[in-house]
Amino acid sequence: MYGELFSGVGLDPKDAIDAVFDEESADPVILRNVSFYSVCEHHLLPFFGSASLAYVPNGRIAGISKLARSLDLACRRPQVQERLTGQVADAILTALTPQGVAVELEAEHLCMAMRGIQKQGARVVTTAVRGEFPDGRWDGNSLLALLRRDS
Ligand SMILES: Nc1nc2c(ncn2[C@@H]2O[C@H](COP(=O)(O)OP(=O)(O)OP(=O)(O)O)[C@@H](O)[C@H]2O)c(=O)[nH]1
Repeated sequence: MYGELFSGVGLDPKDAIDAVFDEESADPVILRNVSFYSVCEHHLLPFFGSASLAYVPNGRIAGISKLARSLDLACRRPQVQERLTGQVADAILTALTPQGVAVELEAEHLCMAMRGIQKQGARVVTTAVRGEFPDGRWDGNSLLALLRRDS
């Protein structure tokens, strides 16, 4: 079982983005409400929730499932939520060289719920924004706002 939970150790989340298509669109692509499960490296207890990802293409788009595959690969390591968020953003940035990318994760950590401080239902929200947004139509804040619009 631990082999499965930690199967992302030694792998690169960008390599999961292995379907990339040339496409001239420069309009944002958003993938919302992607469930994820990872394991906190301090207590080896799960944290889990949903992820939303958005990027502004720069000549290339990803096969949409590959973004979720990249997230899953990064989840399958001992993690902290902040690092996980940044690793997914970096993977998209490296694989697609988009104009920019934003990632937001919202999760409950069992190390805070079932032991220790015992705060059930507390949600941790982390964001990561990468890229230069060269055409000026979007920036990190506007991409994050778009990402959150329906949530
Ligand atoms: N960007 C984008 N990707 C799409 C769309 N429709 C399908 N895809 C993606 O196209 C990709 C095709 O990749 P393949 O590896 O050939 O397909 P697959 O083996 O079914 O991939 P998985 O779904 O990851 O199992 C997948 O990532 C699909 O999710 C779309 O409208 N836009």
